[in-house]
Amino acid sequence: MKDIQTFNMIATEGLNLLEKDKYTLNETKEPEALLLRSKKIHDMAFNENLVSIARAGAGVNNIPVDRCSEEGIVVFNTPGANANAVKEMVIAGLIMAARPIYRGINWLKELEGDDISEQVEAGKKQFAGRELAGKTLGVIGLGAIGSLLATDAYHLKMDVIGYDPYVSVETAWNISSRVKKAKSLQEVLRDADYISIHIPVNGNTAGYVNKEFINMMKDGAVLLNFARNELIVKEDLIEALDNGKLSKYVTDFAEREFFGHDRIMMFPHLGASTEEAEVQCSIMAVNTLKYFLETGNIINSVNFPTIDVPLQSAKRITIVNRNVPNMIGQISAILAKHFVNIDNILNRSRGNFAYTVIDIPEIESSLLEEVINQVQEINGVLKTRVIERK
Ligand SMILES: NC(=O)c1ccc[n+]([C@@H]2O[C@H](COP(=O)([O-])OP(=O)(O)OC[C@H]3O[C@@H](n4cnc5c(N)ncnc54)[C@H](O)[C@@H]3O)[C@@H](O)[C@H]2O)c1
Ligand SMILES: O=C(O)[C@H](O)COP(=O)(O)O
Repeated sequence: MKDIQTFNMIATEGLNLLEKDKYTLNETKEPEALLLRSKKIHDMAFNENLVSIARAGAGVNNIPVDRCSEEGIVVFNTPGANANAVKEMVIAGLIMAARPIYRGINWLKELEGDDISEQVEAGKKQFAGRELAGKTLGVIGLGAIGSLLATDAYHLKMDVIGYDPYVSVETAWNISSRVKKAKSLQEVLRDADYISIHIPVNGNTAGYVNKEFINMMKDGAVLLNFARNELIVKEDLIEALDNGKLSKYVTDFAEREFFGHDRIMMFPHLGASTEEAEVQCSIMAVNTLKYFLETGNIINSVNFPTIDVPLQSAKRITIVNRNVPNMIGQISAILAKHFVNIDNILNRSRGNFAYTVIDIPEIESSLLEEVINQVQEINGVLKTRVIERK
């Protein structure tokens, strides 16, 4: 039995994929995997048994990914599974920034008397807006969300310019050829009436939207942030809204300092909160976890390389190790010393870390234990597992 500890609301459609004779949920203090959404776990100590963490969603800034790598824990996310939901919210944000619908609705609620239609017709002039068609949208980050947004905004008759120096070939193919590709940040900021940011927050991007960034934006532009609040230098943003450099800030991330600011529209982190996205994220996260726990194969990891090899031998040894010379030599020497035949061996690295999969025939359990103990003693080996073919 493998125990998985869950946090946040994970849709049952995914959880139901965990067979009751193989998995338990939240039953031990030493789970093999964590399954979560936005729960912050930076301060959590991880038990020795923990081999993986799956984020049912995109952003992994709530997980101490570097520490996980050091402890040999593979972290997964669910690329693209909630992208459409976020894209739809951004379009709502664009429309709400252009048309004062929300103010109009609130005004309407206050009206008294029976002559509502007369009052509406007399008062509606204060809520006239502008159209999105013909305006320029700049999209920063053309990944799962940004690429969908860029293409749909084009169909809203906006001129769209995108910026992503690291765009993957896969997403690049999905972006309409009508979306102009900017060569620099300055190029995307200079002419856009609306800027929407869709990049992950990490050591390189925290504080990405600062005074310098804002100064490159067109006067009176609108900034939309459905990515993360840590991307923004709040003081610089508030100053730009106060002095009219920016006309509005629309965000999915509430901040105490933003309350009461009439140029800021905040949503309570609802981007991924649709039935469809929650189900898709849950199913993808559970399937990814199961695949890893049952075969040792890694897909959709944010800290370890992809490895996807069919498990055809009786046993598989998986090794999380540092990416240093002679690791394979040392591991195979231990197997050779014990006359254990290797059916298949694969090692892939990603940055400072690597993952090794070794398929072997059936051997006595005492011999296997001896081999594993010796492999674990190699300097740089962080975690080992033995998986049996079912
Ligand atoms: N509001 C929500 O509920 C919600 C939901 C999903 C994702 N998000 C946030 O949105 C982010 C993006 O999600 P996604 O699914 O599109 O991720 P993604 O990984 O598919 O796309 C991110 C893109 O950003 C690009 N990028 C990275 N650094 C960049 C930089 N400095 N300049 C320009 N481009 C850069 C990458 O090349 C990639 O194409 C997530 O990391 C998460 O923080 C929020
Ligand atoms: O990064 C994400 O996927 C989003 O921020 C969604 O977060 P949630 O799963 O807590 O709604």
